[in-house]
Amino acid sequence: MAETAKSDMKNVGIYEKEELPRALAKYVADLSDKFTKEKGIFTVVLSGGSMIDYMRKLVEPPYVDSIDWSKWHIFWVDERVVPKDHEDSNYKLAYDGFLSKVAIIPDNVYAINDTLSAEGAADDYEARLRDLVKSNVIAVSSVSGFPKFDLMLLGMGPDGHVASLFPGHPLVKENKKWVTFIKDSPKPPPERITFTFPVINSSAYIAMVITGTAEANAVHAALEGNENSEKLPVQLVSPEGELKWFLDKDSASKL
Ligand SMILES: O=C(O)[C@H](O)[C@@H](O)[C@H](O)[C@H](O)COP(=O)(O)O
Repeated sequence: MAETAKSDMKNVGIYEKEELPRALAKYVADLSDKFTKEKGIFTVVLSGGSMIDYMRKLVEPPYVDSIDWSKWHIFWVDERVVPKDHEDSNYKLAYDGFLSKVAIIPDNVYAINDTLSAEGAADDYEARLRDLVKSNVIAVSSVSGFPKFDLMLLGMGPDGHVASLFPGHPLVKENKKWVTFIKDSPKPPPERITFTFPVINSSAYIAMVITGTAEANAVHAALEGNENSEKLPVQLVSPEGELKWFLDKDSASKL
């Protein structure tokens, strides 16, 4: 455990409240440049929760003008099964706080089909990902065979959940599907679709953005281990590529 903890700590940034959005914006903008130059496409996966607010510096100068937004393709690691104009919609959250303020091409924004059931929406989202793999918009991991997104922006709840993968829930172990659904989410609303761990862990880059005292125990478990109990979902985040932590002083207070 000690070794894991040490190697993880190299990629842990602990920031003052105002510094975190600045550091995150620079990180995302640098990756946008890299992937735009390398392959002319940048696939970005968003979360719900407070993540969108932490992306606020990206919609301001210099980034709003320097990023080539036309190369961005936007996905959601999880989405609540509600209409797109509902207060609980992660799409609405991202649209209001981010997507409506930058020049991302509307066709490159992959929201869920909000006319379907949870199961139908998960199947439909997976089918669309498969089409985008065929058309070479989304890469595939040569290691896992699962889709390989360029950047995933993940949040974490106080219980250590990421995406809609909650502690002790069987979905944590799903290893075949790309996208699945949950009807009994402990965090409301109960019906959601979510990427599975094999997809999350095939990512080229993951930014884990975590703030607040309520998250401090789970952050401690993730970075310094809790060998006596079952692993929390956040402890299962282990991408092929790079994992970078963006913490505030509160969430890092038990490290
Ligand atoms: O739809 C959601 O609820 C999420 O995508 C979820 O995984 C979120 O990222 C965490 O619960 C952290 O939420 P906060 O950033 O608000 O703590």
